[in-house]
Amino acid sequence: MLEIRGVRFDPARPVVIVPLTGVDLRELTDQAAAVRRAAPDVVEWRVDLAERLAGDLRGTVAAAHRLTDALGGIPLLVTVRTRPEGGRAPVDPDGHLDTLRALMDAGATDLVDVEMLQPGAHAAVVAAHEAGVAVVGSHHDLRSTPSRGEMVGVLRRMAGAGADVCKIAVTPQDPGDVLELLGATWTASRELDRPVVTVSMGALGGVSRVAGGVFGSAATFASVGRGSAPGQLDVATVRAALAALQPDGAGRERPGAGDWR
Ligand SMILES: O=C1C[C@@](O)(C(=O)O)C[C@@H](O)[C@@H]1O
Repeated sequence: MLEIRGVRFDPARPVVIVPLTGVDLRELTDQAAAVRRAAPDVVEWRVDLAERLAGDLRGTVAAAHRLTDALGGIPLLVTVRTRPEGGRAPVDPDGHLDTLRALMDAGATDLVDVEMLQPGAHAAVVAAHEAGVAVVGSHHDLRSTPSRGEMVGVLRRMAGAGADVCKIAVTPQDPGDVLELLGATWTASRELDRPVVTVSMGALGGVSRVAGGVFGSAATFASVGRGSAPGQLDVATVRAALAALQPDGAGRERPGAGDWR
């Protein structure tokens, strides 16, 4: 079972991850104070949204240290989301990697998000593991939901490429697509020897953000203030739903949910 500073990626008790979406250090530190009060399990810094730090590697590393202090020990996940995957960063394999590498080398993060289908993914995974940082492999489909088999295949390839957590976020057109995503979650979480995180985005996909753990998703993203993706629910709503749906770690008895390391 993957454990980062005491936080276990266990679908029976999904990890609640809250993104920081500020555009500059001031907004980010204000948001970090509010997020800390909400006490999520992990905080994601969406570096691509910090437009006023763009291109400033030193400032970005300094900001990561400030945020780590402000969060008082809550593990940090750093994400530089590219435009084709729903973020603001241009696809620039070296630039993308430079930012991640600077943050990892400075010991400024516990986890990094690596878009596994982008150029430079392999180098990022190697660099992260050299730096002792866990990799959340990711893929986002902003328009549609691939078939269950295709999504399982994407998650399987992420695991094969060295991601420590395999994450997919897709966009449903109808409730059947949400079922497809939940089905892929159930299949992949039993097959793979590492945590799977899945999201069906938008209003239609909300059920996946609260019930994903039942089907094997080890984490869910929730907002404090401004969210980072369509359909994200606020942290209080997600916590209340998790308490109702998985009161005693429901899902713990799932076959194949054993240790992965
Ligand atoms: O990959 C994800 C999931 C997400 O897109 C969501 O839908 O909640 C939010 C992003 O910030 C994060 O990096």
